[in-house]
Amino acid sequence: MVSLGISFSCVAAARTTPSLASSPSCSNNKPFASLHTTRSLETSRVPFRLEISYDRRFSAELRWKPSAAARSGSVVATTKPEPLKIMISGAPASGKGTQCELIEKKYGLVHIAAGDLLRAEIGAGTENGKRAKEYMEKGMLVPSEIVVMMVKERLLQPDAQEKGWLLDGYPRSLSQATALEDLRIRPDLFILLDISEDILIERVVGRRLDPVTGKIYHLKYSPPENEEIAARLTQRFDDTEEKVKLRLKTHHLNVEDVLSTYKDVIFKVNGDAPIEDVFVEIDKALSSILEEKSRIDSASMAAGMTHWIC
Ligand SMILES: Nc1ncnc2c1ncn2[C@@H]1O[C@H](COP(=O)(O)OP(=O)(O)O)[C@@H](O)[C@H]1O
Repeated sequence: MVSLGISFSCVAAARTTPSLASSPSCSNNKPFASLHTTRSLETSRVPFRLEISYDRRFSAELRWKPSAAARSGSVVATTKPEPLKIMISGAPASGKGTQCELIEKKYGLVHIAAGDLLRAEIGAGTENGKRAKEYMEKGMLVPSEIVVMMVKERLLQPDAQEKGWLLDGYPRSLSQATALEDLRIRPDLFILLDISEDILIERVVGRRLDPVTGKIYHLKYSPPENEEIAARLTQRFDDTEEKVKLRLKTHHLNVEDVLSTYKDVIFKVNGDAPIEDVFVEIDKALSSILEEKSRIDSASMAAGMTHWIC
C-alpha cells in the first residue's frame, strides 16, 4: 500500500472533525458530496490532511485526518472572511479621524493615518520629519518619496494584513494612488466624506486632541468628558482658519485625480450630518461588504473542494 498525504485547508468546514469516512474508490470520480463526512457548513478554517492510499490494484482510499496543528489544538475555529481594506477621504476636518475611531472600535481594523505617521516623524525630529513640516506648514502635500514608503511599510505590517486596514487621509494625489496600485494595494471601499466649507472651518478651529489617549474632541460638538481632560487638550499647529484654507485648496486640486483611481469602489457620505448619523451610513456599507466577502469565501470553498476532489 502506497500512502500519499496532501495537506488541505478546509474553509467552511466541520465544527467537528470529519469522521474518517471514505469513499471506497476514487476511480469513479464521485463528487465530494457523496463522501460520508460529517460536515456542517460553517466558516471555520480547520486544516485537515487528506490521505490517499493506494493498494496494489490501484484502488484508492481517502481518509480525512486532522492536521498536526488541529490535533495539538492550536487551530481555533475563527475563520473570518478576508479582512476589510478601507480608505477614507475628505477635506481637512471632514470627520475622517472621528469616523475612524468608531470603525476601528467596531471592526477591529488597523487605523493608519498618514498625517499621524508624519506628525510622529516631526515629533521624533528626523530629517524626513523636518522636511515634512516645511510642506505641512504651507498647507502643501509632503513629497511622495517621503510619505509613500512610510505608508507602504505600515500597510504591510502583519497586524494590518491580519486584521485589515483603514487608511485615513491617503492617498492624496494621483502619484500616491498610482504607487499603491503598482503594489496591488486596493481598497474594498473608498469612503468619501462630503462636507460644506463653512462647517469645515468651524470644525477645524474647534478641534482639539487629547495627547494621552489620542482621542479627537471638538469644543462644541464633542466636548471633553471632564476638566482634567479639558486641561490637557492640544491644538494641531495647522488647525487655523488661514492654514485650513490653504489645505482645502490643495485638497480640491488633487481629489478628482484620486477619485478617478477608485471610481468603482467610492462610497459618498454626507459629512455635514451628526457624528452618529455619518457612522450609521458607513456601518451599513461595511457590514454588507463583510457579508459579501463571507458569501464569496463559502462559495469559493465549496467550489474548490468539489473541483479538487472530483
Ligand atoms: N459629523 C460631525 N459633526 C460635528 N463635528 C464633527 C463631526 N465629525 C467630526 N467632527 C469634529 O470636527 C473636527 C474635525 O474632525 P476630524 O475627525 O479630526 O477630521 P479629519 O480627520 O477629517 O481632519 C473634530 O474636532 C471633530 O470632533
